[in-house]
Amino acid sequence: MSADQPLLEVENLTTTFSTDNGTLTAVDGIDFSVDTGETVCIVGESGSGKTVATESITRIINTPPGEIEGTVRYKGRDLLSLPESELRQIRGNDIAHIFQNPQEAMNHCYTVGWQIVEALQIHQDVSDDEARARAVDLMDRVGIANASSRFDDYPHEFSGGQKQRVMIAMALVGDPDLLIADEPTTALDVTVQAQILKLLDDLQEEFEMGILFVTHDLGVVAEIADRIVVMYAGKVMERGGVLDIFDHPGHPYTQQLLECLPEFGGTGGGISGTLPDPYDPPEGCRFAPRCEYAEEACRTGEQPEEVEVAPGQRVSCVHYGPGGNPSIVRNDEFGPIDGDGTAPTDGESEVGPADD
Ligand SMILES: Nc1ncnc2c1ncn2[C@@H]1O[C@H](COP(=O)(O)OP(=O)(O)OP(=O)(O)O)[C@@H](O)[C@H]1O
Ligand code: NI
Repeated sequence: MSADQPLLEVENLTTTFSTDNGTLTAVDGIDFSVDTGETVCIVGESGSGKTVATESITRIINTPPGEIEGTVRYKGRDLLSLPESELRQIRGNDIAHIFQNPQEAMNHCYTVGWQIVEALQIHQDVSDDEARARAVDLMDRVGIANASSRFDDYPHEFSGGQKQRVMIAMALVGDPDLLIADEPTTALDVTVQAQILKLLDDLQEEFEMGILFVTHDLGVVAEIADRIVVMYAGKVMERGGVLDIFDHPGHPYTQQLLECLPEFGGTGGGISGTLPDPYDPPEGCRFAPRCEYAEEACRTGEQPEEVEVAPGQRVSCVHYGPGGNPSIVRNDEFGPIDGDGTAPTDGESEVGPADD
């Protein structure tokens, strides 16, 4: 892997499902990347395609009914063209997943310790004694107190937060370089959630992992993200560094998500309206039917090309594109783009003042 190559590079990823009602497009031609040691958060409302996008990376979704197209390069290797046997080597060893509900992912009939041992022995040829010692060590590292005496306890003897810690221990058995975490703290209460996020942060440094984190909770994003990818109805609406997105969100969808947060005077509830029908998405910008700034140009053609509005921050919105006027969608609640009230221009696109 060369120094400037991302750890994970996803290009034009499209995932569809054949169902009795026709073909549903869950993820529609999206790009994103994760660098070594960084945390990228995919955010968006329920049904946006976050889970399908991340589960397409290691093809853990069933195909059929799913069909995955595009390119997924991990350390330069195209995962989507690998045979299942090679992909199995990568899952768990190089790329590990953790999920929202540790309850479902565990086997209730076996002790927690042996489940970690089993995960270890799937990937590595180690003796029972050695595997047991390493499992205890991993339990210790993920913050299970008295790990060696908890080894023989069953899942029901662990709290929700402890179960998620065990799942994280199981994810670490293969010393992964990329951890994909899908709403890992959503089922936990706020205090435990904060502890698990702190744990992931510590482990990221210790294991030098890239983390791809899926959440609908922008509060969580603020805690852990380096970069954010905002998804809506299978498309990327906006992306950028966490500080930029929180300070000066460009897309009306991102702005509305942020305005729901208590820090911005919101109630913590969702934004009004519902996602479009994934069997028959609208033309133009996917968000246009719910967007107060939508004009005719927003309702025709494809999802707008992403426009860079600040270094590393790109927005897919007609108002930032050629001939558009970003001041229409700028919002006094947030800071001006680029600090001086203007979006950078590249000489070709006619991006006007970003804020006034
Ligand atoms: N196996 C499947 N068969 C058919 N449709 C599916 C399947 N899995 C997901 N979908 C559909 O794909 C779309 C995206 O779902 P996905 O689970 O990725 O959303 P999400 O952003 O992760 O939402 P949430 O926040 O609720 O987890 C939804 O319309 C969903 O119903
Ligand atoms: Ni999901």
